[in-house]
Amino acid sequence: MDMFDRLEATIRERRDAGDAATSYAASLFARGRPKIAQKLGEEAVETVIAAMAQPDKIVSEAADLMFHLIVLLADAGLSLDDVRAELARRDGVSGHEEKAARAR
Ligand SMILES: N=c1c2ncn([C@@H]3O[C@H](COP(=O)(O)OP(=O)(O)OP(=O)(O)O)[C@@H](O)[C@H]3O)c2ncn1[C@@H]1O[C@H](COP(=O)(O)O)[C@@H](O)[C@H]1O
Repeated sequence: MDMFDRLEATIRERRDAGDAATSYAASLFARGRPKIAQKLGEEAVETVIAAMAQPDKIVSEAADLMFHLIVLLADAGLSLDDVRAELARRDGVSGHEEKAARAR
């Protein structure tokens, strides 16, 4: 199990049986999808700001972003495997090609 899978397992445990008083992930689930989505957006913006102005913070902001993305997926009943499957479906298809096919 890699780090992402272990983190996802922990997040799902917090979703199903976590205590919002002691777990940040459980507190996000308790506050609901709008709050989770808001936090994900904030972390995305913080990652962009780091990319533009503080490159030494990109990794730490990216980790915050990934954490909140996995929380959002778990809240929606989805998983990293769903994202892996979508990326596998796209594997080898150029982004330019895929976009052109949409217009046909
Ligand atoms: N990877 C993370 C992780 N990354 C970021 N964060 C938290 O995300 C929050 C983001 O910080 P902010 O300042 O933006 O948020 P905030 O001001 O506290 O919240 P708001 O008042 O804005 O809602 C911080 O509290 C971070 O500690 C994380 N919290 C938990 N994990 C992992 O999740 C596991 C379970 O955590 P708990 O649910 O807290 O037990 C941990 O063992 C870690 O492995």
